[in-house]
Amino acid sequence: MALQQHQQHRAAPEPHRGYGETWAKTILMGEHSVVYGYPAIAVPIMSLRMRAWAVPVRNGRPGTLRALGYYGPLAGAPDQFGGVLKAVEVAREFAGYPDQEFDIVTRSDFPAGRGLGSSAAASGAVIRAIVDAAGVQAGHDDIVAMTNSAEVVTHGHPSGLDAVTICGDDPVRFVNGTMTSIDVRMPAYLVIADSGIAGSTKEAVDAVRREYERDYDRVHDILERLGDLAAHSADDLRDGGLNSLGRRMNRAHALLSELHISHPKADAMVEQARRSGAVGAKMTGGGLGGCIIALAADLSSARTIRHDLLALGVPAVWIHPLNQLDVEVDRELSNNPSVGNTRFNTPDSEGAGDVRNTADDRDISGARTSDARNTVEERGAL
Ligand SMILES: Nc1ncnc2c1ncn2[C@@H]1O[C@H](COP(=O)(O)OP(=O)(O)O)[C@@H](O)[C@H]1O
Ligand SMILES: C[C@@](O)(CCOP(=O)(O)O)CC(=O)O
Repeated sequence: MALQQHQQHRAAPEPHRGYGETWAKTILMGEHSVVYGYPAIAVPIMSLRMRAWAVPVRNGRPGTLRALGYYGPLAGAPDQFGGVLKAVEVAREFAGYPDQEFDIVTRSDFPAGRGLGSSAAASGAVIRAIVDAAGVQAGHDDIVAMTNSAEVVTHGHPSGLDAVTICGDDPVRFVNGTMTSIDVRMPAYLVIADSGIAGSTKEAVDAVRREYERDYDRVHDILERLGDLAAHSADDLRDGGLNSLGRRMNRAHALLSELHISHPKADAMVEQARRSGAVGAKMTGGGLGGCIIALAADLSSARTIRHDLLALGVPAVWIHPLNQLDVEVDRELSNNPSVGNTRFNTPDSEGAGDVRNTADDRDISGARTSDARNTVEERGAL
C-alpha cells in the first residue's frame, strides 16, 4: 500500500511527548514458508506489550535511544537498532517533522530475539509514539507499511506477517501481503514457552535461503508442505478442529527441524509439552532457539504443561486463550499474585524516566491501550 506523507513539513505547532504501543505475536503455522509466498497464521498476544515514548528535543542536541540496555545517541546506536532508526525516520517524515530530534525509550513485556516479533513490535511502537507526538492520525495500514519498512532494515526480506500482527486485534491468515482475520471457534489455549536462547531471525531466514538454493527440490517440498499445513490450520481454527490442528503443529515442527532451524532445547521443550498433554507443539517464529508453542485443550491442561516446562528449567511460560475473552483466565489473573507482565531486558532503573507516568496507557490516535485479552505468565528460576 502506498504510504502517504501525512502533512506538509511545518514549523508549528510544536510536537509534544508521544506514546505508542504494540504487542507480541506468535506464529501458529507457516513461519519461514510465508517468506516464499505460502500462507501463514499468526496470533497477536495483546497482553505482552511493547511500549515506546518519543520526547521531542528542544535544545538542538541530537536525539537519544534507550532500549535493551543501550542508552546513547540515536544516530550512534549499535547496528542491531537499524530497524528502530528507520522507524524514527519514516515516522518523522509521515508526521511532517522530518528534522525533529526525539529522545526515544522502549520497554517490553517480552524478551527480544525469541520469535515473538520484538523487532516489528519495537519499530511499530516507536512509529506510533512519534505519530502521537506530532498529533497526527495514522491508520492501521500506515502503521503496518512503516513498520515493514523498518523490518526490511532488520531482516532484509520480511514476509510482512509480523508487521501486520503486532498491531492487529485478531488472529490472521496472511499470504503475500494480504491478511484475513480468523474467527477462532475453539476454547483452547496456547502455552508459549521461552527457551531462553536468543535466535536471530535474519540468520535463520538467511540459513533457509542458503539451503533452498543448495537443495532446491527437498527444501521446496518442505516449504510447500508447511504452507499446506497453514492453509488447513485456518479451517481447523474456524471449525473447532482441535486435534487436527494439534497434529498439524506436530508435523510443522518436524518439517521446521528438517530445515535445521529448530534448537535441541526447543525440541526438548516440544517433547515435554506433548508428554504433559499438549494436543500439539512446535517451535514458533524465526527459530535457532526462541519460543515454542503448545496447544492445550483446556486451562487445566495448559497449567499442567506450564508446570512441567517450568520444572524443566524453562525461564518463562505464558498461557494465552485462543478465543478472545476468556473468563477463567481473567479470574486467574486477578487471583494469582505471581501473574502479570515482566519487563524484559529493560530494567526499571533505566526505563522511561520522566516520561513513565505521564504518557503510559493513554488511548491515543493510532495506538491502542492493552485490552482484555489476557495472557497468564509465570517465570521460572534461571
Ligand atoms: N525493546 C526493544 N527496543 C528496541 N529494539 C528492539 C527491542 N526488542 C527488540 N528489538 C530489536 O529487534 C531485534 C531482534 O529481532 P529478531 O531477531 O527479529 O527477534 P524477534 O523474533 O523477537 O523479532 C533486536 O536486536 C533489536 O534490534
Ligand atoms: C521466519 C519468519 O517467517 C517469521 C519471523 O518471526 P520473528 O521475527 O522471529 O518473530 C520471517 C518472516 O515472516 O519474515
